Amino acid sequence: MLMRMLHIAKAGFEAARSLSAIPHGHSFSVTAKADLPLADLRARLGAICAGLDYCDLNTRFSCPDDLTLIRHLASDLAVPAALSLRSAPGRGVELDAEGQARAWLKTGFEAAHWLPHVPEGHQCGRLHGHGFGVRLLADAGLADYAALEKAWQPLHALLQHGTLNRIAGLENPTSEVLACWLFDALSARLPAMAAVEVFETATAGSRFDDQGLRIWKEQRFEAAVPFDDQGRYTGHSYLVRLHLAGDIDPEQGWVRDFGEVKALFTPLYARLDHHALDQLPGIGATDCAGIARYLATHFALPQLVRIDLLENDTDGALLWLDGGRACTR
Ligand SMILES: Nc1nc2c(c(=O)[nH]1)N=C([C@H](O)[C@H](O)COP(=O)(O)OP(=O)(O)OP(=O)(O)O)CN2
Repeated sequence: MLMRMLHIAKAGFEAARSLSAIPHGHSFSVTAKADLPLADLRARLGAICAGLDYCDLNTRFSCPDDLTLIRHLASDLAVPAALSLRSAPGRGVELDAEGQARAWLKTGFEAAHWLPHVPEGHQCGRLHGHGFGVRLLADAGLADYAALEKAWQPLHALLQHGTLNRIAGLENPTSEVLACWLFDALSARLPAMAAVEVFETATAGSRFDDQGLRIWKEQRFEAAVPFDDQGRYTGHSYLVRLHLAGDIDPEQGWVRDFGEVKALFTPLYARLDHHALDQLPGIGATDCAGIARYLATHFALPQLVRIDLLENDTDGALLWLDGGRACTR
């Protein structure tokens, strides 16, 4: 099986800047995905962010906007990487390894729905609701946060506190249908739209972009791993995120049921949760990359394209199973 592994790590810095008249401060946070060992990536990213910590960004850059900052961070990292910079709650920019930048806005709405085509007895066939999270991404050269916000407002007004099934085009409001529908509706207002992500629950969602549809389902497990060569152990609350890509099944309106993905993963989950991972038969390394590889060799689904294995909320390994397609997103 072709695989491509990247590590992901996060760091931050506190800094002041003035983009208009009023100087103000930010808690910036930066995520990097790169083909570096996790400890190296953490150390490099931490050092680069430390260089900007408690600094007046206007003394360092003539225009310290988010795009300038993320390009500076990418150049200082000095290895091909995909970066995401969050400059304020709910907004930031991403830069992929090819240098393409996207502005993003994280927003959401609260609404009711049911899924009319699920099998008899399925929990999602009942009227229920969610606080849906939505992340909108647009070409940063053509659109900024204000343009994203302006395009989003009429849709928010339509969706907020509504029953999605009553809206034309959302008669079967799965995450996947919603992501595609939002992408179409937003693109009509903002041609620079690049992607829409829908966070239906805290553990599941979908993304639509120029590569098509991808869904994810997450689970956490608690496990011990060797810490040093003295025989000591440590432990982590791991997060495993399974990504599936494919077309919408015309009958159900989804790529694959989140619940089914979780159920299929359950036997492997049972081997991980509340265990010492070095005792798993056949496991090699017990760092995040080693655990991700173990999962890939013990869990097969035709639509599975990526496995994220994080040892905390931010740091870990991302394993692509299709030889690197979509390797930076
Ligand atoms: N591919 C899809 N599968 C499912 C969708 C969907 O939109 N696309 N929607 C649902 C339900 O609406 C449900 O509310 C969310 O599903 P699920 O992740 O199974 O929800 P749980 O809260 O039970 O998940 P936990 O694992 O307990 O977090 C179903 N499937």
